[in-house]
Order: sequence, then structure tokens, then C-alpha cells
Amino acid sequence: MSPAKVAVVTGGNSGIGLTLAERLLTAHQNLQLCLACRNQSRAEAAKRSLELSHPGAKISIVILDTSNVNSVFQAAAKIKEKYDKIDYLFMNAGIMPVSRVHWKKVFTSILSRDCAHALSTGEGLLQHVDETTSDGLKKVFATNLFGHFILVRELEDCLGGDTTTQIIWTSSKSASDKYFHVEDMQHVIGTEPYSSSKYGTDVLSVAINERLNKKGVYSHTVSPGLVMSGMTYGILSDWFWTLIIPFLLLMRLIVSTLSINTYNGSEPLVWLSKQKAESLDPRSKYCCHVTFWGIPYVQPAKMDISDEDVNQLYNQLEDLYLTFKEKTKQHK
Ligand SMILES: NC(=O)C1=CN([C@@H]2O[C@H](COP(=O)(O)OP(=O)(O)OC[C@H]3O[C@@H](n4cnc5c(N)ncnc54)[C@H](OP(=O)(O)O)[C@@H]3O)[C@@H](O)[C@H]2O)C=CC1
Ligand SMILES: CC(C)=CCC[C@@H](C)[C@H]1CC[C@H]2C3=C(CC[C@]12C)[C@@]1(C)CCC(=O)C[C@@H]1CC3
Repeated sequence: MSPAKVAVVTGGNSGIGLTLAERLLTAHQNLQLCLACRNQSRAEAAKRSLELSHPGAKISIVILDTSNVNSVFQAAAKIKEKYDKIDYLFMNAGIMPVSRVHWKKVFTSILSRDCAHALSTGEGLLQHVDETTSDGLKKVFATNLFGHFILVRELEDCLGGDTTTQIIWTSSKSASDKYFHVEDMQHVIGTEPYSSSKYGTDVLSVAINERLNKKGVYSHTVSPGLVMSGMTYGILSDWFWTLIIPFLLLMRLIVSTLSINTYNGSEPLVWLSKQKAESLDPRSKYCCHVTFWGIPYVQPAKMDISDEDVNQLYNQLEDLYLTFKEKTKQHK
């Protein structure tokens, strides 16, 4: 039997994260799974469903709210108590708060040459909103990016070493340098917090490789494509999506990123976990594509990221992390 490996999945209780958890248990023999979720009862329901499909599986729950700095420090301490070494760290939890759909733009772009771009990135089709957390941080930044950065920093002692650790981020095709400004990493000014946070994720992944590859830690980002999940059901009701799914399936003739289900969307995440980490490209995003007949496959896409953004973002995240670390020490 292969030696036991440990996988931590943030947001592993639903959507892409839950399907990923299920597929990891199937793909890796003898895997110990940690569901790092913000809600105890939703996490327990996920654990029960995984135990039904994988009787005897070793699954633990750690309560983690990535938007809350204290919760991340506490969760990291709990994870370190449970495991000496982490082999896979899936940074999957994420939010995309939306206040409305720009229907006029949806229809004009579907009927234009921009159709494929619009359906694969959602650019310009949604009105995004954001709020401020009790830590005084922008919520989308805190949830999607900074909470995960703290997790990496706090877990560093359990990563890499004799065998490699893979950090795998659920990023997005929406990530764009157009909406990311390193001097405003939280996206205080601007109306595209989601795109900014996901581009920040891609930049951070490159920075982690530069700092931690020598320790055996490898980081990669993934685009799952458009997937029906809590996120998309938060934009439009489920009956509406059911109504337009035949149209989206037809659109697969020209757009290959319409994954639709969480099985397809989790394909690059599972695929990466089966690769030799050292052989992967640290500056490519591993994207899910689907054939017209619904067969998923993974294609790397080169990311154009400047060294200046890589270094500046990492240093700024580190400064913010150290500020909070100091505060938590004082409160002890
Ligand atoms: N759906 C799509 O089309 C795409 C999704 N993605 C990305 O995939 C990832 C998973 O999203 P998806 O499965 O689609 O959507 P879901 O809303 O179904 O899943 C999101 C998961 O993240 C968890 N989560 C949200 N906020 C926090 C928090 N503050 N702390 C801890 N966990 C949190 C949710 O927990 P809870 O159940 O408690 O809400 C849930 O488990 C996200 O990062 C998203 O950005 C990327 C591209 C496309
Ligand atoms: C008739 C029709 C196609 C209606 C749906 C319009 C939009 C609500 C969707 C079209 C492309 C979608 C999309 C996303 C959300 C929903 C759309 C804008 C994402 C932004 C979801 C989160 C991501 O990370 C990327 C997705 C890109 C495509």
C-alpha cells in the first residue's frame, strides 16, 4: 500500500471542493482528508456523504473562515496538531458577491464576436459588490486571497521537506491584470474585486514557487471553467440555470470552458495532484476544457505576470500578515 498522504481542502463542504474531496479519495489510496470549512453542520453533512461513498475513509473537520484572520490562525494551529506533514493544500474556498446581471450586455455579447470571451470570463456581465470585514479588510480579498496566504505562512513547517507538497489554488478565467493593481491589492478602489482577487492568487502562486520550491513546495493555479455551484446559484436561480443549460451545452461548439458540472470543474485539481510537481510549469494556469460531448481535459495557459507584481504583492501580504500576527500575540 502507498504511504498515507494528507490533503487539506478549504471550502470542501460543497460545490467544486466537495466533488474534489470525493475524487481525491478515489484517486489516492490511503488518503487522509481534512475538510477546512466555515460551518460545522455543513462540514459534517459533507463528511457523512464522503463516508457513505468511501466507507472507512479518514476524514477530519477543521473550522476555518478564510475571511476572518483569527479563525485562520486557529485553524492552522488545529491542522498542525492533527498532521505533521501536508502533501496537498487545496486553496478552494471563495466568494463572488454580485448585485445584478447586466442583461443588455449578456445579450449583446452573445450576439457579437466577443461571445466566447464573455462566456468564459463573464467580463462586464455582472455588477460586483464588496464589503469590509471585522478585521477592516475587503471581504473578497480576505476570503479568496489573504486568508489563504496566512494559512500557507502558518503551515509552512508542515510543507515540503523530504517529500513534496503541492499547493493548488482554485483560480478563475476571470482573473485579469486589467483589474489588479498591486498598490491596491485589496481592490478598495474599483468594481471588480473577484477578478482582482483571482489575479492576486495567480501572482501569489508564482511568488510561492520562487520562495519555496527549494523546500519542496510547489504551487499551481487552476481555472475550473463555468461550473453550476453555490456560486452560480447565488447569481441566478436554479430553475433559470436549468432553463439555459441546453443553450450552454450547445455553446460548447464555440466555447470549451463550459464545464457545467463540478466533476468536470474539478478535473484540473485532481489531475495536478497526480502529476510530478517538479515537472509542472510554475507560470502556467491549468485550465479545464470540455469537448462538445462533455469530456473534460486539462490545458496549461501561460500567465503573463511581472516580477515586480510578484515581489511587491508577496511583500505587502507578508507585512499585513506580520501586523495581524503581532496583534494576536498581544491578545494572548
Ligand atoms: N462556479 C464557477 O463557475 C467557478 C468557481 N471558481 C472558484 O471555485 C471555488 C469554489 O467555488 P464553487 O464550488 O464554484 O462555489 P460554492 O459556493 O459552491 O463553494 C464555495 C465554497 O467556499 C466556501 N467558503 C466561502 N467563503 C468562505 C470562507 N470565508 N471561509 C471558508 N470557506 C468559505 C463555501 O462554504 P459555505 O458552504 O459555508 O458557503 C463553499 O464550501 C471558488 O474559489 C470559486 O471562486 C472559479 C471559476 C469558476
Ligand atoms: C443566457 C446566459 C448565458 C446567461 C448567463 C449570463 C451570466 C450570468 C453568465 C455568463 C458567463 C458566466 C460566468 C460566470 C458567472 C455567470 C456568467 C457571468 C463566472 C464569472 C463565475 C465565476 C468564475 O470564476 C468565472 C465564470 C465565468 C463565466
